Amino acid sequence: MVAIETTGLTKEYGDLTAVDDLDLTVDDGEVFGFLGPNGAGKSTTINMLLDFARPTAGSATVLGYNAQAEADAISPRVGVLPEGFDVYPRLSGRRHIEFAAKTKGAADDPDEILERVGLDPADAERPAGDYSKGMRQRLATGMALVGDPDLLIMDEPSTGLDPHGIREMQDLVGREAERGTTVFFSSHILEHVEAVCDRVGVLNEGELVAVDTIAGLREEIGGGATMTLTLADRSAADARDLVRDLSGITDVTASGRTLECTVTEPAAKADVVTAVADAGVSIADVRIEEVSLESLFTALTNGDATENAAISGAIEPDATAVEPAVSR
Ligand SMILES: Nc1ncnc2c1ncn2[C@@H]1O[C@H](COP(=O)(O)OP(=O)(O)OP(=O)(O)O)[C@@H](O)[C@H]1O
Repeated sequence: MVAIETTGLTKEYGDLTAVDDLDLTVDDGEVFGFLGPNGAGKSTTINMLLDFARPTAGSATVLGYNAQAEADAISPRVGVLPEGFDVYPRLSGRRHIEFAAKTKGAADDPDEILERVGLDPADAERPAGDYSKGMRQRLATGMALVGDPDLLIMDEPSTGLDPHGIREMQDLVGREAERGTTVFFSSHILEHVEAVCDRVGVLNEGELVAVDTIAGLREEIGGGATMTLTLADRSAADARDLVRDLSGITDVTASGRTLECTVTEPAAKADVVTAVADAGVSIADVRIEEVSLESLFTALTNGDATENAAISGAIEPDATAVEPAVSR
């Protein structure tokens, strides 16, 4: 089954086209990364999937239901971690989960949810206003998980988290995916989605500019990995001819004992090592540098990623988009 499908989905705000003719399919059980620089239209798309915003044109289905006409059938089966969610400061973590369960009419055990998101029982009794950013995100995710949703929508869940918090968030997404939940994970930081996503869609200025696996995107952009061999006791110029004609290898250069080449097919790395070693040339070291994710993202979004990464909090979303995680 298809979890999310949009057809020509478009949202205009006056002269501004926030989402432009979006055709996107997310399969059931998939972890899908929805990437784009700030202002690309990610939240607007999510708001239309949740019927917080109405499309100007086009349509969307979520879990097989029309996102606008059948929103009531969708909401009980979707868990949402909205961008900019904040806690009710005086309520304990546990009370947040209980509140979410009551609102959704779900019979979840709050302790089980708290354990799943890694909030320990003592912390669960404390007022959530005292929580760190990472704990708030875990709590908000716990609220989104109430009712065992088939689809989890996370809008910029890694915002403001330190590297440890980001890893925790990624682990949590991985665990939910293992339970069979489809995860739609929006982010403006490619590295944050790479570890967990099966596929990514890249949005730029409202338009979908790529949909693929990260490996597929790397291949599409070209360039490949750079492989550097340091030879133990021979000039690299002697070894250059050994690898120059191998399939999947380009741009072979030799300097001193360093042989450098570009690898366009992953399997060619082993061929390089084998060709050099079989000729009796000892290798002292091998280094491989993949195409940087940042450069990949910048290439896809025409440089806007770097520029926009420095800008934060400039978006005025629909007022309804900052509802607590429980409401949908
Ligand atoms: N309610 C609104 N009224 C007018 N313009 C809006 C509204 N909501 C969003 N926009 C505009 O639509 C564009 C897309 O915004 P959106 O919030 O969807 O981007 P985003 O990709 O989610 O960005 P971010 O990563 O910063 O959350 C932006 O130019 C934004 O200013």
